[in-house]
Amino acid sequence: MTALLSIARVHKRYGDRALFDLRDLVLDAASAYVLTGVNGAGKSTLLRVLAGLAQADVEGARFDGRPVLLHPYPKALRAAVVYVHQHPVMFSTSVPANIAYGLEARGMARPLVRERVEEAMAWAGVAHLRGHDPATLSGGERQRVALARARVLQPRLLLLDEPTANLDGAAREQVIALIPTLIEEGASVVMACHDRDLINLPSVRRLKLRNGSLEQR
Ligand SMILES: Nc1ncnc2c1ncn2[C@@H]1O[C@H](COP(=O)(O)OP(=O)(O)OP(=O)(O)O)[C@@H](O)[C@H]1O
Repeated sequence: MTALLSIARVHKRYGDRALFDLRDLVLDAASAYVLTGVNGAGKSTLLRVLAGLAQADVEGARFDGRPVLLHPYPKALRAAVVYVHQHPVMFSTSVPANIAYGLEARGMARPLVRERVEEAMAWAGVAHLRGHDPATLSGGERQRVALARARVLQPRLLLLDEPTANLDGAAREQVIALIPTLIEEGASVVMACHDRDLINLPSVRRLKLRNGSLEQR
């Protein structure tokens, strides 16, 4: 296995409270992980540190074999790492515009953006929502639009923060059904979650935050 992201040490504290101090965190290329741990263990914080959205003391980080800093967060990581929030925020434009946003920000040509967005909406099963006001989407619809918005960016590392939290029934199953295709497409995926069905997906490895340390299985 080739390491996509490796960190010799990542230490996070809030004020004088140490949240975690992790050694030898290695995320392999094209591999999927669930990140578990009790409420407050620091799962979201760790994902946010990896995404450059929160600061921590980081020693010896390498991405694709090259040394990197996580603060300031480098362009190469910004292009390669996508974080999906537990409660994704939607711009009040339209569903396709939300999915297109990151591609347009990267300067992709309009026809190609349109093509990618159509394909992503079909993948996520949200094409029928194209005319809906994003503010009116249900939790499950919103999560699927957020996954489509992340997937069009073709991330090397996708960080999903409790993608099925607060979902049940069909909405939860529809989100779970999308995850294996993301993994098969070759991205590395880390999902913070408590959801047994995600934890038990085939070929998903386990990372557990416990008492400020990481157990890898
Ligand atoms: N900005 C912040 N300032 C101070 N403390 C924070 C901040 N963000 C998170 N925390 C604290 O850090 C701890 C870890 O929070 P985090 O959200 O990372 O945990 P989690 O494992 O994702 O929990 P959950 O399973 O409930 O989502 C919690 O005690 C939380 O209150």
